[in-house]
Amino acid sequence: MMGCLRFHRSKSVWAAVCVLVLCWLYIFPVYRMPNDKDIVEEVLHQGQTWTKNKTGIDLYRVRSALFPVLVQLQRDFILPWPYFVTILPMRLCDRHSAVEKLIKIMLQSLTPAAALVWEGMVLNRKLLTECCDPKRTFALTKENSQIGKVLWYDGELYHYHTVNNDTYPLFVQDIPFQMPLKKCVVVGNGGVLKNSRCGKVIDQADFVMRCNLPPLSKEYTDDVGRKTQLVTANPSIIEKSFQSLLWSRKAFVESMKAYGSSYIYMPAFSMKPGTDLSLRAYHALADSASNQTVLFANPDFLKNVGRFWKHHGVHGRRLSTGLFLVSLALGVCEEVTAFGFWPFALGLNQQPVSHHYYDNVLPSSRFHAMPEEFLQLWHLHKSGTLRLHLGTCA
Ligand SMILES: CC(=O)N[C@H]1[C@H]([C@H](O)[C@H](O)CO)O[C@](OP(=O)(O)OC[C@H]2O[C@@H](n3ccc(N)nc3=O)[C@H](O)[C@@H]2O)(C(=O)O)C[C@@H]1O
Repeated sequence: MMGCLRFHRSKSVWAAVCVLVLCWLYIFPVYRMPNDKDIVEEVLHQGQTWTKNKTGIDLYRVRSALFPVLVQLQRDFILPWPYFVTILPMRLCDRHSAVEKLIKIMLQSLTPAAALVWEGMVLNRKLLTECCDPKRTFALTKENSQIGKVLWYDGELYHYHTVNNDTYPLFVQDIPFQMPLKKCVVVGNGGVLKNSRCGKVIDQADFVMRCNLPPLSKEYTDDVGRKTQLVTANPSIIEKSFQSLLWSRKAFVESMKAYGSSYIYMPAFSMKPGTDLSLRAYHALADSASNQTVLFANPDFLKNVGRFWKHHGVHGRRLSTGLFLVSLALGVCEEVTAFGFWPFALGLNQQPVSHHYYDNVLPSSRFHAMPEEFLQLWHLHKSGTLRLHLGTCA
């Protein structure tokens, strides 16, 4: 009799555990990265339609706007639910993400569109509040990095640089943009831009950001435009294309003329070998009386943006330059459109597409997780926070 009772009791315990596990998996499903074909199909299915979600964009800029909404949603949706659905999962894991996921599930059962907007809002709020404060911190300035400040390299474990009499004078006085910038475009280097004829549209933006000193010669401008207000320069480019500026600076200074009077954004304090290369690039431009301004990326900003996206499922060792720039743009611009982000071998017409619009040198998959990054950009596109332009501009 006792044995039978124990058997029944253990059976119901197991049943309860199973129900709990199923609930858990429903709320926190195991993540599976869709393959390239699924992504192409989803993009084709959604098409190029896009509805701007002003709230989503504003939330990057107006911190206070979201909190009343969040509090209201929590009050209306979370509190009336029983303890084991709301508080328990929160106790067991990160409280905020549990609340956010629950709200999303509830919204999803009401209207999928609302769930999407919610997801975008959550991403935005986190980017703004938990993370990075791009407006004040994206570049090293005399205001935010005084002599003696220790800069920990964001791409190294134990290296740091203490701002000193040699480096401090190279920093701009303060963040030089007139913020908020109005319409911004971030141009990735993806092969989707080839034959896109998007140059005109890109050049109509108020502020254009580009990655890694990309070629802007005549053969490409119809597709990618010419206008550049900010361009990043990986120190590796100085090393590989300009022999570390050890012999001649002329070719470098000449090639930089393609970017007009733009800001040159360099991650000088990300990897140790990049520091000297970046400082050399700075001096080469300064000595040639160039009208360009070198901005050194703030390693704390890069680290925080990297952490933020890691929490959202981007697992590469390092974010790609493009995602750093998009994160920056969302913090400093009223409207953001991204071109040239398509890290897949097949285009939207299901035909092979080269990796870059100018060559087919593939990225190092040891460092970056570009397809995962693309999914995040796609989420932001779907939630109306930024516009991801993938097709042609005919
Ligand atoms: C071989 C290699 O190291 N390639 C790296 C190159 C290389 O260092 C520079 O081009 C300089 O030569 O730089 C990277 O990237 P890259 O310069 O190729 O591209 C800039 C940004 O565009 C987006 N992109 C690019 C190609 C593509 N098919 N789809 C895309 O979405 C990405 O967001 C990307 O960041 C980099 O810095 O991120 C990352 C690449 O891994």
